[in-house]
Amino acid sequence: MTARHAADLVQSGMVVGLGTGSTAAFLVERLGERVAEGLNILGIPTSESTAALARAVGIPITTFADHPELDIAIDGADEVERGSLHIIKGLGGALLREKIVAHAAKRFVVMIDATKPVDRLGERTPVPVEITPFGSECTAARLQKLGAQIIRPRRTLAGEMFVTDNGNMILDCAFGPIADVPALATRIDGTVGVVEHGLFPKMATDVLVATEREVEQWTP
Ligand SMILES: O=C[C@H](O)[C@H](O)[C@H](O)COP(=O)(O)O
Repeated sequence: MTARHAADLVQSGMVVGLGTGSTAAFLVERLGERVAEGLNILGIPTSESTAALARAVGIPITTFADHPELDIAIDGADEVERGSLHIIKGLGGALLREKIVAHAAKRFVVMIDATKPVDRLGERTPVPVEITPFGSECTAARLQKLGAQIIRPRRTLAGEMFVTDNGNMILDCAFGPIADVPALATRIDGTVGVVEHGLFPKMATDVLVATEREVEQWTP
């Protein structure tokens, strides 16, 4: 439902950031239908899986070299804090490219269902942190000093180490409810060995929330 609503925000001529995850997949499929009906857009995917889906449904792909600024980026999320609209993303492992795409977009639209809003960010979801495999044990120790109570290296369903599209690994860091999201984001940013993390403070311009009967639109 949110995907259809979000797809309606896209107009011909736009360069569109295409998110990753199950919700974003619905969006990409809907945009593919609209492209088949004549919508003229270019997409920048946030993962290899989204790139493959975009190609399969006929959305033309572009690059930052040709289009460094996007008109809109649309993506899912793992948690959204009511009021502040701070977000956790990255349980699908695509947070680095998602953040780069979101930062490059004039408008960043996030689609969630009613299970994702929380009163305090971090109350249910760990913060995924993408780190270099080299020195991962040292990086994990530094993150623990920042207050992460539990740190789990992300694994695949087959039990192997999860490798991101960028060749890195993910540490899922449970901080519990986070009192000051921008401050924690800054401290993780300053941690040697960290490539990027899943805290997206004050980045969404619109959050579309699917409730039982309608789609609510939250703005900062
Ligand atoms: O890395 C994955 C992304 O941040 C997803 O947008 C996020 O995990 C939400 O995914 P889903 O729509 O499948 O719940």
